[in-house]
Amino acid sequence: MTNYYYTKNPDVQHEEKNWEFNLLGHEFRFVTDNGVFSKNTVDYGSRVLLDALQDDQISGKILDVGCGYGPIGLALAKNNPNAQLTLVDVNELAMELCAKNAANNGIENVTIYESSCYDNVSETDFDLIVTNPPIRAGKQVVHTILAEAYDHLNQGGRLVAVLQKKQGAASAQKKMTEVFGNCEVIKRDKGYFILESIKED
Ligand SMILES: C[S@@+](CC[C@H](N)C(=O)[O-])C[C@H]1O[C@@H](n2cnc3c(N)ncnc32)[C@H](O)[C@@H]1O
Repeated sequence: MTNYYYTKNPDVQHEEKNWEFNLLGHEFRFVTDNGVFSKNTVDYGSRVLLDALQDDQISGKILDVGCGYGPIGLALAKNNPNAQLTLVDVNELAMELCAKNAANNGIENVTIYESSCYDNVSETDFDLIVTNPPIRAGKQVVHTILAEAYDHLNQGGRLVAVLQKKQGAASAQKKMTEVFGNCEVIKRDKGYFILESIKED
């Protein structure tokens, strides 16, 4: 098994890669490495999630859980300069790359730190939580990320998650409905489902 992207300290031969990618109309330079998810290009699911949020102007607090090298959270930070982003991941190599990517792209409205699920996240007043969850870490981790989002959102805040139909979208939708009492599919593209739940007042 060569893909350790969901572990705390991936034991890999380092091979940094630098590449450019346009997200939400902004040109990014990313550095990635072996041992992080989707190191060669931005994951299609992450792009579909960002497309679903492209027209929203968000000025509050946003959390990206399982941020990897940062494409979702950093694109939202760039596109919503008045928002305050928090990016967390269990993979320390991903955290280092994410911090470099924030600096290299001149993004300052972000806080980046290590956390497994919400273990180190004490704030409970996010307006938006986004996640492309770690399917390979197992259903329990994925469902913890989805379910515990509720406790970290403001009233009226929302959770937006991307899942593939063939990798648990239906069970994720069921879990989100159980916890939030609602869950809508707000976008579908090539088997990727964007699920949204709102913490209702
Ligand atoms: C599908 S990848 C998405 C990465 C990134 N958001 C992107 O769009 O490329 C899922 C991420 O979740 C992270 N992860 C795995 N287990 C985790 C956990 N228990 N808590 C937080 N993040 C975790 C992985 O390290 C990986 O970076």
